[in-house]
Amino acid sequence: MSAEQISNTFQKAMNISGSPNAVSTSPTQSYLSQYFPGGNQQKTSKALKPFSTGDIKILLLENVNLTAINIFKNQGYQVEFYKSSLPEDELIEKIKDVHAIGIRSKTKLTEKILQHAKNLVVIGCFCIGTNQVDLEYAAKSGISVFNSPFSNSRSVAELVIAEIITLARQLGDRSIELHTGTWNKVSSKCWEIRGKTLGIVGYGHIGSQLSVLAEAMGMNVIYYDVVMIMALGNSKQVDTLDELLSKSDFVTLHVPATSETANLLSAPQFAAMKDGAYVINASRGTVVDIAALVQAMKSGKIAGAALDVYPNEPAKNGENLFNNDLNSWAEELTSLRNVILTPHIGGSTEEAQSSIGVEVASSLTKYINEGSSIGAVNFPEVSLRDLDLDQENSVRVLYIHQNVPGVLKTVNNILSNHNIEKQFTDSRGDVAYLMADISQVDLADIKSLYEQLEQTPYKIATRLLY
Ligand SMILES: NC(=O)c1ccc[n+]([C@@H]2O[C@H](COP(=O)([O-])OP(=O)(O)OC[C@H]3O[C@@H](n4cnc5c(N)ncnc54)[C@H](O)[C@@H]3O)[C@@H](O)[C@H]2O)c1
Ligand SMILES: O=C(O)[C@H](O)COP(=O)(O)O
Repeated sequence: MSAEQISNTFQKAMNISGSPNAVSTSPTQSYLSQYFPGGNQQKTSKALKPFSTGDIKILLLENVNLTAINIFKNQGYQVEFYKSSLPEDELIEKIKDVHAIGIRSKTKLTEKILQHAKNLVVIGCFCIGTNQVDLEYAAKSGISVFNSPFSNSRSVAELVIAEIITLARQLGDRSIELHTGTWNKVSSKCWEIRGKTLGIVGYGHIGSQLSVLAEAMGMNVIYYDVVMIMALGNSKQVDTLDELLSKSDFVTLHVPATSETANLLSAPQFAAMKDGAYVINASRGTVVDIAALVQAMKSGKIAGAALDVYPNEPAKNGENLFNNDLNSWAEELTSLRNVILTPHIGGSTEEAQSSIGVEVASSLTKYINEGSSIGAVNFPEVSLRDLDLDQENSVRVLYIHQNVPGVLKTVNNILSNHNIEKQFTDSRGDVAYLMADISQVDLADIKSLYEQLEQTPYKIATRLLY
């Protein structure tokens, strides 16, 4: 449903009933409203209240792009916006009330925090990574999570290209020296990148795009990935990480943060690399053992490194990365030469942020207004054509439940009092999601329909759109 359709339908509802929230309008007039008591099944018996888009509350943190704010405001949602992430206690207070939250990579949405999210139905990660969210707990609580899988990939790939040349030519050091007036014209250990080998660990959206750019500059590209992936250009997949490490002049990491990738590069891996190789990490701070990297650089084994991500990153601009006992390597790292440190800016370009804003805000809007979970990262992907608002007394049933036998029989028994126009259901792990458009529903019966569905065993959350 478009925003225009929604606002038109609300307008119609307002004209009829004087309130867009009123349920007891003429049964012959269909309008869009929602029974939407809160998405989290752990919380019981909240007061039922149908509401309009104007009742939807969205909390946006971490300077989510204006494009997203505009999309939400055009829907009539209430938007609360913060430039940074919030301290845990403040986040817990704020999340209690909202239906949707938009974050980037800093905000940790743990089980502890999500337990307080009484009304939350959807989380938008306005970035690629979703490791900051407890995806499983969210799904089991009926909260779907969306991200932007590739809108900033090009920005990261371009940053890495810049870093390869910067490291090869020691540009960071020359610039720092001349900022203090020191003229230091050297060619020793400064290289062209033409003909050098770039080893890409993780050949996904970013790794594969980087591969094309690097080849265009005359580099040989090899890559290692846990799955077999088609090589672009003349690049070649290698069988093991060790093979990649032993052959690469530059090693760059583009894997997600998982238990398998924690400290993927540590002392043994640095030892396996070529003498004088370079390391680049713009993936996640957990992937490189920075203390071991410092030692490998001090010994001369590694000639330079570029880090964009760290194990413990500050919550907002102006804070000191090194004011953290966990970053004990900080002093030694910053005293080394040919080290580029950037504050997690891989995806921070105007182009990427604007397109992420549109993409994620659109996914959230579609989920809130229509129930479509296409593109969700933790949830069964379910969608139907638009609910036919011209068909009298149509209701879209959105029913999230535990994935156990017998649920559909119970639910369809309840729906069978009406005409089921369309139905689609899918499951993912322990969670299943049913979407059904039913007609011939007397609007006076909607509350009872909602309550019957809510009382079914194995229910996680119910919403009715009408
Ligand atoms: N610095 C930034 O600002 C920035 C911006 C965007 C993305 N990222 C991060 O970059 C990483 C990669 O992003 P992407 O979009 O290319 O992801 P992607 O999912 O498209 O690709 C990741 C690849 O890594 C592979 N992989 C997973 N585990 C592996 C392992 N143990 N060894 C080797 N390969 C493995 C996967 O098979 C996949 O091909 C993510 O962690 C993301 O969060 C950082
Ligand atoms: O996961 C991502 O897309 C990157 O790490 C960028 O995160 P950010 O939006 O917090 O800069």
